[in-house]
Amino acid sequence: MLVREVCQTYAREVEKLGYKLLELISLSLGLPSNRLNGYFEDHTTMMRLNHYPPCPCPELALGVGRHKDAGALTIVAQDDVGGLQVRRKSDEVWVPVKPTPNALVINVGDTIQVWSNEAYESVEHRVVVNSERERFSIPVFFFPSHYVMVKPLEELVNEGNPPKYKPYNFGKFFVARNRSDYKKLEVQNIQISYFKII
Ligand SMILES: O=C(O)CCC(=O)C(=O)O
Ligand SMILES: [Fe+2]
Repeated sequence: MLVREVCQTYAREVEKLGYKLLELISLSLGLPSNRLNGYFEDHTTMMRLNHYPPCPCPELALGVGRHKDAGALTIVAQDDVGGLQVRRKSDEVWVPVKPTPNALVINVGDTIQVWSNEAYESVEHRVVVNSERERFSIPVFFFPSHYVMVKPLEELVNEGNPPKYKPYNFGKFFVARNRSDYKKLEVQNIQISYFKII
C-alpha cells in the first residue's frame, strides 16, 4: 500500500471522528447535533507527520514552541516516547500528556473557544525533546472552511452572556497564525484575544 493511500485512509477515519466529536460538543452546548457541520463544507483540515529527533541539549531546545491550535479540534496520535505538554491554567505549570497505548489526544482549538463563547477553552501546549529517543506524532487539524467568519454562536449569547469576540475570518487568521508560529521568535503570535470584546 502506498504511503499516500495509508494517509488518506487514516485521514478519512479521523475526519469521521472529528464530526462525531463536533456533534457531541454541539449537544453539550444544548444545540442540535449538526449545528457546526455547515462550517466544514469545504473544510481545510490537514494532517502533519512530525518527527522529533533526539537532541543533544534538550534543555536548550523545544520540538514545538508554546502555542494554541487555531482550528476546531486537533486529533493527535503519538508514540510511547512522550514530550507533549499542556499548560495548566491555575498555576501555569507545564503538565506532560502521558502517552496512552491505542489512545488519541484530542485538543480543543481556538475556533471552538470562540463558537462556544468560552464554554470550551483552547489549551496552550508545546513539545519538549529528549536526548535518548526520537519521537513521532501525527496530528490531524480539523479546520473549518477558509471563508467561515468565526464568532460566538448566536444561540449561546444573550444579555447575560454577551459575545466575547468580534467575528474574524478563519482563513486569514490561520495564515497569520502559521506565519508567526514558524518564526519562532520571542514575539507573541496572533491570538483570538485580538478579537476579544470584553
Ligand atoms: O507532536 C505533538 O504531540 C503535537 C504537535 C503540535 O502541537 C502541533 O503540531 O500543533
Ligand atoms: Fe499544537
